[in-house]
Amino acid sequence: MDKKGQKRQGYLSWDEYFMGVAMLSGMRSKDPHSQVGACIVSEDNKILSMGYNGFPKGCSDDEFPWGREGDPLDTKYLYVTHSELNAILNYRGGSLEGAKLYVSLFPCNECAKAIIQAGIKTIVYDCDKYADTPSVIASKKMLDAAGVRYYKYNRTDREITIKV
Ligand SMILES: O=c1ccn([C@H]2C[C@H](O)[C@@H](COP(=O)(O)O)O2)c(=O)[nH]1
Ligand SMILES: [Zn+2]
Repeated sequence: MDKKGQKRQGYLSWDEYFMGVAMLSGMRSKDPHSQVGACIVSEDNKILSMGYNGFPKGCSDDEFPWGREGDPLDTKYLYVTHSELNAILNYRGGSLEGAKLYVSLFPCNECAKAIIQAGIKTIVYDCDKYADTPSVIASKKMLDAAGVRYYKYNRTDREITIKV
């Protein structure tokens, strides 16, 4: 059949688009072990905000520690702002009530609290590598109690290459 006058095939689905944006955002992270990206989307599929894991403003990426082990004060964990929280805090438009969150790593318990309190109602996540940790178990308990829906992103085989 003649395809003239018909729409292009093979375009990105909404989930591919928003998870792709979340992953692109994660590529800004300086964390050498886990780069996490988040993208918040309105109920009518408009991008509202983005974030990635990194140190707060004024806390130099070259001076604060990126290590994972040893004295807690010498690891990243006490200092890094998580991608989801950054995306929530980056939003300048008012309410996030009813919004969706696309995130490359399942949110921890602290992010779950912020997500619930911000009114986000749906989470689409990619990796859940810390599923067995108390943090993620607690996160799921709170999300379930608060009626926040979450589902795993269905990876497609699509490779997105962008030359910049
Ligand atoms: O909800 C979350 C949980 C973690 N992160 C960030 C925080 C850290 O920068 C990394 C995790 O580091 P590991 O070396 O894998 O322990 O991920 C986040 O952004 N959101
Ligand atoms: Zn978190």
